[in-house]
Amino acid sequence: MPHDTEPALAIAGLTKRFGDKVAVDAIDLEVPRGSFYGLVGQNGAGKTTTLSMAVGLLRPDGGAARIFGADVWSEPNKAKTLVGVLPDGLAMPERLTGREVLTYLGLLRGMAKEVVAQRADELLAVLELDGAERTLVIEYSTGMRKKIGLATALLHAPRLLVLDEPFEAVDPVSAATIKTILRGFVDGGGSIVLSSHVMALVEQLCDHVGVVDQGRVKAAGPLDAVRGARSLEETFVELVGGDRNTSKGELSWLSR
Ligand SMILES: Nc1ncnc2c1ncn2[C@@H]1O[C@H](COP(=O)(O)OP(=O)(O)OP(=O)(O)O)[C@@H](O)[C@H]1O
Repeated sequence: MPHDTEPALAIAGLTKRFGDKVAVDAIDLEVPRGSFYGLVGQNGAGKTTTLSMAVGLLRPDGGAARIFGADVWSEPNKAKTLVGVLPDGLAMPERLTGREVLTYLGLLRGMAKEVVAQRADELLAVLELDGAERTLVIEYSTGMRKKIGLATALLHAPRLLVLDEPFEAVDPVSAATIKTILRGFVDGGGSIVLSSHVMALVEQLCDHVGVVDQGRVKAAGPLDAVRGARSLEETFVELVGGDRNTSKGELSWLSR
């Protein structure tokens, strides 16, 4: 069992370059166990790259990531048992139905057939994917793909969920269901880190936040400590440089 005092996720000095571009620049982050952690940043800030390296989907150029103390590269089996991942642009077996995807991944993870069947039933019902039992993943809408991706992340009852934009393209009713599932997961002792562009959502759900800008951490910690007396949106815009916003003189040709 992982050591009781280790954080759910500890990232130290993670770095990734794509050609000349430093996408993630020696990032340190700690997701305390039991926390609901929101990672925010502009398009291209480095959130997906960081999370992909943190769960062992992308090999870093430097640094390390530990899940409840298990190093994702030197102890991948241990780390991967403890984490459920919803990656960005999830690659799925497209010619399977949602149930077949869950069955396939459950059995691949060594879960008992009956347990997979029962959990798949519940997940498909709760996420309202049971109506799409006969639909192949290739025919799924973007929101449905997010939901089946979330189901695959939850299936083995991990202790940490790492979710890249879990609410993107999801309708409000499904979003409310997902929020309830995620809150229940944290209330039951689980830990979550999710990325999002929606500050209101992060404020509503998360108790910790990390602000990433141009591959670096600008601020991180408990939500109230990061935002102070302001809204997270105000804090975010100030931290990542309001001066990069469109100035009045630009796009003047749009005015009549
Ligand atoms: N496979 C890749 N090859 C080249 N550059 C990449 C690759 N993946 C990411 N990048 C670059 O790395 C930087 C960080 O990208 P990343 O996808 O991590 O940002 P993000 O914060 O998740 O953005 P978004 O909010 O738009 O999803 C960007 O400049 C991006 O163009």
